Amino acid sequence: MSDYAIHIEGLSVRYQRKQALDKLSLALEAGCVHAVVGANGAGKSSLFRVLLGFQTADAGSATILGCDSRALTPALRGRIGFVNEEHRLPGWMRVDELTALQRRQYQRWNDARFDEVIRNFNVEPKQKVGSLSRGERAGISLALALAQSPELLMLDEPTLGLDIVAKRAFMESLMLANLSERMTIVYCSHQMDEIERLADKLVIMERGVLRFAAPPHELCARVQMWVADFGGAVPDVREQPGVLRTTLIEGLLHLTVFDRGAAFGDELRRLGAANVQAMDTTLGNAIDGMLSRGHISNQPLPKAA
Ligand SMILES: Nc1ncnc2c1ncn2[C@@H]1O[C@H](COP(=O)(O)OP(=O)(O)OP(=O)(O)O)[C@@H](O)[C@H]1O
Repeated sequence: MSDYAIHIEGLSVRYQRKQALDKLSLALEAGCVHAVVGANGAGKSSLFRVLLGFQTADAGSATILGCDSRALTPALRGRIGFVNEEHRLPGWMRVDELTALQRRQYQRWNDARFDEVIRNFNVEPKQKVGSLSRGERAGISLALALAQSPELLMLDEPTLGLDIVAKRAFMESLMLANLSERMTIVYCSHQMDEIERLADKLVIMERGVLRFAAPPHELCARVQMWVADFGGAVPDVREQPGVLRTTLIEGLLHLTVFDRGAAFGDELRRLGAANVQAMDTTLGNAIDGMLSRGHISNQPLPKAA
């Protein structure tokens, strides 16, 4: 088998005036947890839809477990688990009926795994799926996907709207399953705590373009926080190379900076800072910085017509 579970080359998706994916190229190693992050509208769900063959790209190609995503066979689909925020399940079926249906469908079905996950959620076998709460539906979606023993598990915002306890149960079930049976997981989330707990590799997308793909510790090593005291006359440093984000807090300028190293302190002094201090960053802050730079809220306002 290839070392890569997913291989994407020059993938583009356009909806009318919006370029959701823009010549995206990316290779995701097998056996790792890949966290895909990006601001709202970065193209994450579009990417998932193309990879799973639910949508056709305008250009480029994607292979998933070695197969062209436009031609996924039922056998190949059986090797891929998918959980998304909607947890769309047939509401008219009972939980035990749905489980039996899935058990028949998947050759590598694992009852013990299903039971292990579902016991974390208050789900009655005779209950109608449509009557389950959002968290319970998330639980059953995950239990079904994991019991399928997939080689590749794709999760698109799976914990959206869950309470803190349901979220924890979901994450623990996922991590436990991944420990005993190392899968390739592609996990798309806006929840930094989940990213920090899970990710072996981080993929940062910005408006359909790949901005960063490497282990999280590499991002933390390349992003630095600086605090500079300009004594009142704070210069506009937003256009300095590497500056991702600036905030003024009680007269001190806080900066998040990419790939500038210790020399950035000299530059701040040259610009007039009396005191500068560098600090390590958390993964959450580093990602926040990366997403801030290209965020729509930082773009100049369109000129009035
Ligand atoms: N069916 C559609 N028709 C028109 N535009 C669309 C359609 N689907 C997505 N888009 C646009 O394409 C861009 C990418 O959307 P997508 O849902 O892939 O982003 P995302 O990263 O998953 O966003 P979020 O984090 O908000 O879920 C967005 O600007 C969105 O408005």
